Amino acid sequence: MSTNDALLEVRDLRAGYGASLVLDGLSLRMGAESVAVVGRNGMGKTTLCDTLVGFLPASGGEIRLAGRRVDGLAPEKVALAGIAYVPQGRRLFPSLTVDEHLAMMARRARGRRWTPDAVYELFPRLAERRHHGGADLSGGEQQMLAVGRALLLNAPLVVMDEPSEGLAPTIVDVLVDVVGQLVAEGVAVLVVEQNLRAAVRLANRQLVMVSGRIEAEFTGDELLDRPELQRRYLGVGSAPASAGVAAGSRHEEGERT
Ligand SMILES: Nc1ncnc2c1ncn2[C@@H]1O[C@H](COP(=O)(O)OP(=O)(O)OP(=O)(O)O)[C@@H](O)[C@H]1O
Repeated sequence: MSTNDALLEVRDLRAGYGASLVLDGLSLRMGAESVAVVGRNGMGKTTLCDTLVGFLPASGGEIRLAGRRVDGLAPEKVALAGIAYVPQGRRLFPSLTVDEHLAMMARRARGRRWTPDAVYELFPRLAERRHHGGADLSGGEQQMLAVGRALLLNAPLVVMDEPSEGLAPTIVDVLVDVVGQLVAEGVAVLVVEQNLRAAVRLANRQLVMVSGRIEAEFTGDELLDRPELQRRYLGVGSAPASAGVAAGSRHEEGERT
């Protein structure tokens, strides 16, 4: 891909917390495709997501979306510039209903493709729960709402932080379908995943993060077929990836659909 056709281009990005630098010269580029960022716990994946969307200021380097600098913008401006975010832990409002969550985002949105009705069509289960509060939703329903809310921005890029976390396999299937549909419609999806099996289903390009940088890139098949890569880059032990092993330790908190 040439510089000109990169939708997202991140160059030499630095960011961290106080004196502690977590992203340390991170670079990546992607077009209208799905790309996964995988890596052990604590390598900086969430920090990357938070920096891309403006929650955390970059202390160096640059982030360009379709050629336009977006680093240094407030999160609201980054969203309007075209980066939607599905944060880890979903960050929903316990007292707002599903309808209210979607209406709140729809007011800010500009595009036409994704409306609350289109989100309900995509996730019929959410339509059934539309008058329920965020706190009453199961983990899977919360994740659908977090994804639906992000889609309402009609942004060219959606960043998802650990979207499969805590989801039952059937809900992960739905997520895989949704990401496939988005890419088919020309939307780029950057997904951070702790779970290798989910990551390879969500994206073919697998970027491996080590100590705040993208250190290597593999295809999903390469990672699945080579246990030594899993051990080296993901800290995966003896269990085969096909058994649904998480590329880290914190994952297995049970299914919450
Ligand atoms: N709010 C914070 N303040 C200080 N340090 C933080 C903060 N959030 C994360 N860190 C540190 O930054 C480093 C990277 O964390 P980050 O959450 O980005 O990693 P990660 O790859 O997403 O890992 P995990 O999957 O465990 O969340 C870790 O050393 C972490 O302890």
